[in-house]
Amino acid sequence: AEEDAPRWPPNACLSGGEVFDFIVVGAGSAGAVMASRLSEVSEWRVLLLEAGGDPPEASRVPGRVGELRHSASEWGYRRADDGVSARAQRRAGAGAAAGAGRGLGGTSAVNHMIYTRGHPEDYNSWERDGLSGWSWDQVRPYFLKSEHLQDDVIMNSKTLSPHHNYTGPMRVTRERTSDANSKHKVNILLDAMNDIGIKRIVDYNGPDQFGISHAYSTHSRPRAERSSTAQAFLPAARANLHVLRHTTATRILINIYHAAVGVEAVLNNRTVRFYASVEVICSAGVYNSPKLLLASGVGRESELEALGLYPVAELPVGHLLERPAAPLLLAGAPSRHHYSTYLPTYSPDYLPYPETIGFFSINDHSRPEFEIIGLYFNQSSPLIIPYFNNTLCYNDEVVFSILEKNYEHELFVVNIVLLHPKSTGRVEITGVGVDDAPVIHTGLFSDREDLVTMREGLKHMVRLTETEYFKDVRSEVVRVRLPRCEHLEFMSDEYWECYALELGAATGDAGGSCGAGGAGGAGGVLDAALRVRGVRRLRVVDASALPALPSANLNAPVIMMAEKITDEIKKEYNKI
Ligand SMILES: Cc1cc2nc3c(=O)[nH]c(=O)nc-3n(C[C@H](O)[C@H](O)[C@H](O)COP(=O)(O)OP(=O)(O)OC[C@H]3O[C@@H](n4cnc5c(N)ncnc54)[C@H](O)[C@@H]3O)c2cc1C
Repeated sequence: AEEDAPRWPPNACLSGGEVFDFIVVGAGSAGAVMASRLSEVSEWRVLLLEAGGDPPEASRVPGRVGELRHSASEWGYRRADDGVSARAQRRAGAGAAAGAGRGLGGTSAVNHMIYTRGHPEDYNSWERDGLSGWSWDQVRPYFLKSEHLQDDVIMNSKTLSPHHNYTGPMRVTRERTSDANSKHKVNILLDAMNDIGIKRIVDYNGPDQFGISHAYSTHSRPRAERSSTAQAFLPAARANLHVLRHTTATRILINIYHAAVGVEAVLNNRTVRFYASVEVICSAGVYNSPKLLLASGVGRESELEALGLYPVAELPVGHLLERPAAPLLLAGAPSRHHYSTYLPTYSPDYLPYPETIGFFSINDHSRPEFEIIGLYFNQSSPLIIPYFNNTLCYNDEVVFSILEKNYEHELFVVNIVLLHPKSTGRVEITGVGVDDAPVIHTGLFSDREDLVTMREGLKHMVRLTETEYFKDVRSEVVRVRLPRCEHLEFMSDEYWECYALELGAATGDAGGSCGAGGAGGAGGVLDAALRVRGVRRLRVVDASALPALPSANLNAPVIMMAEKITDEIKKEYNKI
């Protein structure tokens, strides 16, 4: 019966011209939360516009990122080829895929489901840089508000329990593989990390983020079903919440008094208009929110002029914060069992999934410099292609060399993420039509300091080979086939820099393209309440609004922002 119950809200029946109190554009991590929380006020009529449809069935199952990435639930954007980074990701000259979910739940319906909040210092620095109201103490309740942690160990721990909530709408759990060998090897990896100074902890979302533990993810248990924001926040029906799918907003309507009054959108190949009497909220994501603002005359004047658009507010829209990640591969024990290992346990539905997450620093200890995402692959694992080819999109040479090694050895994969790169990128718009894709310049490694930091992070991880288990099995760093690095001495500084440029790719945790004021160099497009400067009744609430990247994957921080802003709107109108 549960399977038959309506999973998603019905589609609104609208033809254009209707008036609402709020219009939210985009039903992703932020938009679904905004629409859901605003429509808790029964007298507010809320319209949620979404370019895509319902999330596909595959999105319910953890670990299927590789296949979702190439489906209709993705915008299919590509990053501009910068000739510098992600060189081993390119295929036939095309830039690397830039992930962006399309449909209810947005990117939360297609992402890796890692649940991280970041470090208090991230948010305290926003506050210090002029974003009043965003200190850790002020944002923490909003992380908790959305969380529904399903984990007895944490719940029963006096010290850890207060850092979590057990009644919010979004299921969160600590991932643990059910496969006995993988379980054992994940424990070995956690202990080895401890031995190289990255302490083994239980809860990086608890009192101290530094250290490594089992990964937290946004899915339920015991049945592992993804908790996207669509699944968690969008009620199957609510009379005052109108959800319109397959409707792409093309412009925010801004009147001569610089107030947002509605949205123009394409519905069934027809241009229609909807009106908002209170506010328009733009939650179209890191690549589409800047496009919508520019299409509405908000942006740099030179860019607007080039597009033939009338300028409404001159603001630095399009600044992009992205971060690189590069995997280090360690070959572990050659197994005597070989394929027979899979006979009792192999399940075709079990897919590669981050088992461990950690945070560490080499230089700056005020907050983490690196995130570690650890995975384990059995020998001759059927998951190598789904992970390295479909998900990380590496070229055939890279994938074949990994397959070759994995044919005889188990593999430990440690993705090293540079959390706070100095390099910045840009989102550019070449046209404002529905099919005009934004041009995404990641800017990865354009500041040399990032390359040096990444190199040092990789070298730090190599120390794992000196720990007990890895020494016992004579573990070695896998020499992935990278023709451009082959002339360099293996594991020299030059080699690691070359390696980082080849394999270091943007993680998808992109933000800042309509950044809130003052902080982190992201821009000042928005004020501390995420209102667009110079335009009334218009906010941007999504990853693009981030003033700087926190030490976290962005889903939970973006949801936190939406929780906080809806609370503030309700307070402003005396609804709580
Ligand atoms: C491949 C990948 C893996 C990731 N893994 C993780 C992870 O494991 N953990 C984590 O915390 N973070 C992860 N992230 C990052 C995180 O998921 C995103 O930062 C976050 O979901 C962004 O939320 P958002 O609200 O800004 O945008 P989105 O969730 O992308 O929502 C934007 C929505 O707006 C819609 N839209 C866009 N334009 C229009 C328009 N013109 N009209 C109508 N609708 C429109 C889109 O279809 C979409 O539904 C990952 C990102 C990627 C790309």
